[in-house]
Amino acid sequence: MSETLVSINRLFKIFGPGAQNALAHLRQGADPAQLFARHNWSVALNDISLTVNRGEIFVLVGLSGSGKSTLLRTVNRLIAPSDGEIYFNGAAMSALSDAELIALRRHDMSMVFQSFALLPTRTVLDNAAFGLELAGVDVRQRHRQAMAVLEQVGLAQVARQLPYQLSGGMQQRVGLARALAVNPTLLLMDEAFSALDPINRREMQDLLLDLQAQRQRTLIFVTHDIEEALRIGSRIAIMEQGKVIQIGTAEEIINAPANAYVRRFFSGIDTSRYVLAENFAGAFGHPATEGAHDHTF
Ligand SMILES: Nc1ncnc2c1ncn2[C@@H]1O[C@H](COP(=O)(O)OP(=O)(O)OP(=O)(O)O)[C@@H](O)[C@H]1O
Repeated sequence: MSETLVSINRLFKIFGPGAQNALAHLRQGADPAQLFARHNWSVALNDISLTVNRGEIFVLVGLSGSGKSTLLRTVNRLIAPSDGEIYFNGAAMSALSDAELIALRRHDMSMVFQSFALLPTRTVLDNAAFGLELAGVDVRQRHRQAMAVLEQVGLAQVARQLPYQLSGGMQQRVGLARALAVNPTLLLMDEAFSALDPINRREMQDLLLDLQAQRQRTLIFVTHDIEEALRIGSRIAIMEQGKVIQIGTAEEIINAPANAYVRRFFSGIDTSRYVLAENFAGAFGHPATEGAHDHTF
């Protein structure tokens, strides 16, 4: 039986003035497009409930504007929801004080961004150690921990270099190392590999799966690339216009897409390898991806 780490319960997020009024309209069945046209209310999350289990890579996938990033950012409360609740380790996020939230983000929930967000004047080692520095870990200890993680991601050789001396793929490894160094309970990754070229992107996906095979972490991973989702996701949630349309393993979604929107994601890609790979490798194994191409929509 899987153990729940994150539980999202009837979550709404509406951007724009007077979100509470928008909620009342939504509950009476108003069309979000009309609410935007009439009141400039943007319904980013529209009644979302789901759970993320310990040890899984939970992927959020959907078209641009479907609400993926907003949902990810409500998990660590960089964005406060308009309504609903998120439970982390059984505790309601809305009940945390600002200080508790900051501590939680530093110790329990790390985030990796598309833009790498490295500090340009600090070495790779100090960048990897930055989360530990914020968490108050002393310099020798944080360098020891950061070095161990740099070894895991294959960057020990460049620990004394500055970020600009590295390729984009290597810079994103530093971003990942920084997130992993604090040994978080939950890793939030927002289009983390989307700025990389296809080869580096594939390498980062492989690295993530290798790290996961060594030690299962819990990840929520946002992407708009369905092949990336199929390749790395233990389970995938497909989002459309602020709603979760379907949740399942790659195989479940491929075998029984919930609607035409979901089916559209698979047009032009060879889904058979993901179904077969799932049978061979199990939830955390490497899918066979020989000849797979990037399919971004
Ligand atoms: N700060 C904001 N103010 C107003 N509207 C916003 C804000 N942030 C997001 N939105 C709107 O909320 C909706 C969901 O946006 P979100 O960025 O979560 O989608 P996404 O699926 O992550 O898209 P992308 O792949 O383009 O990043 C969009 O309609 C967007 O315009």
